Amino acid sequence: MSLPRVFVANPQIPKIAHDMLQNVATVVTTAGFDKKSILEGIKGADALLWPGRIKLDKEVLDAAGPQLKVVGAMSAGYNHIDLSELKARGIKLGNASPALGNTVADMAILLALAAARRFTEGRKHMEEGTWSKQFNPRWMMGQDVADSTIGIIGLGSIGQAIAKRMKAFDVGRIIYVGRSEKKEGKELGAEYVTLDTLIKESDFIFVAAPLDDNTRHMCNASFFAKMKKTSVFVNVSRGELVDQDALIKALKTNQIFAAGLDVMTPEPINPDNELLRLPNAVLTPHIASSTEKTRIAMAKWTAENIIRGLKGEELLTPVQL
Ligand SMILES: O=C(O)[C@H](O)CO
Repeated sequence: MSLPRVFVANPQIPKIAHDMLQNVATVVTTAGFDKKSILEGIKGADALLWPGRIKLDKEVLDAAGPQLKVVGAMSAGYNHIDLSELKARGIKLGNASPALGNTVADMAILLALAAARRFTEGRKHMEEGTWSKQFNPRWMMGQDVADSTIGIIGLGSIGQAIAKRMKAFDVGRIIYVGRSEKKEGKELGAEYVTLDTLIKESDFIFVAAPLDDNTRHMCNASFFAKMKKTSVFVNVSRGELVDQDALIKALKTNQIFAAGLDVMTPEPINPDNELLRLPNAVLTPHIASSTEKTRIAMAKWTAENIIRGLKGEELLTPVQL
């Protein structure tokens, strides 16, 4: 019997995934990042190793063929994948969020602290020579984390890792929203609240929920209007959860204190985008999971999902379709 075929949709996936998959399958890696290479290479695949950000839609699934059984998304998010098409075709999907939770949470904390302590603005003062010689105790005052209320939108692997880290900062309270109350929330001492309560009572809001039709633009003008003027907004999920024009307005008018964003719209952001000029925004180019260790862990996790899927076993982290 011939081995199943696994198609890897990015030539830069860590070798470990290749090594693991080669024990059970013939592994074919795309010749290039472009759609043409993918559509050509994917034919006859039983499984796909699918990294973030490349669209997996009907056209791609049709090119693969009806034998396709499982998709291993090498990412936490899966908004680039057409879930209803997978469901209709009986294809399983697994993601890799536990493999990157800690690393993304580290970035979320970095963004929260940097935004709270005015990193962008401070750097600008140094570059422009506007750092005054005279000591003014009120200059560049930021926001404290100790005793603050931390609001987390989405208490999955990333949200939980954020809560764990925040506890070490002696915060006052951790509250969260999500599809339902979670036992992990109780274990972390976090309180399940309504979205309205979270928006109004949090000093720091972390967005760590998946992007779907329910969460798209959930952080909009009315969301920012309800936040405290002293609050910091952090997004490490997807830019589309935020109405970015409304966020820019809230930052410009000091309706909220600051924002720390690893994700935005579009990506890559246009260098002329106003977001890049705001003194109270700290931005990173969607690199929250980008460390060597984590990329390797993500590749291993994804390969394991695929191996299980090919054997007809339950995936490590199945995505409900
Ligand atoms: O979905 C993912 O893997 C995230 O974008 C990592 O930051």
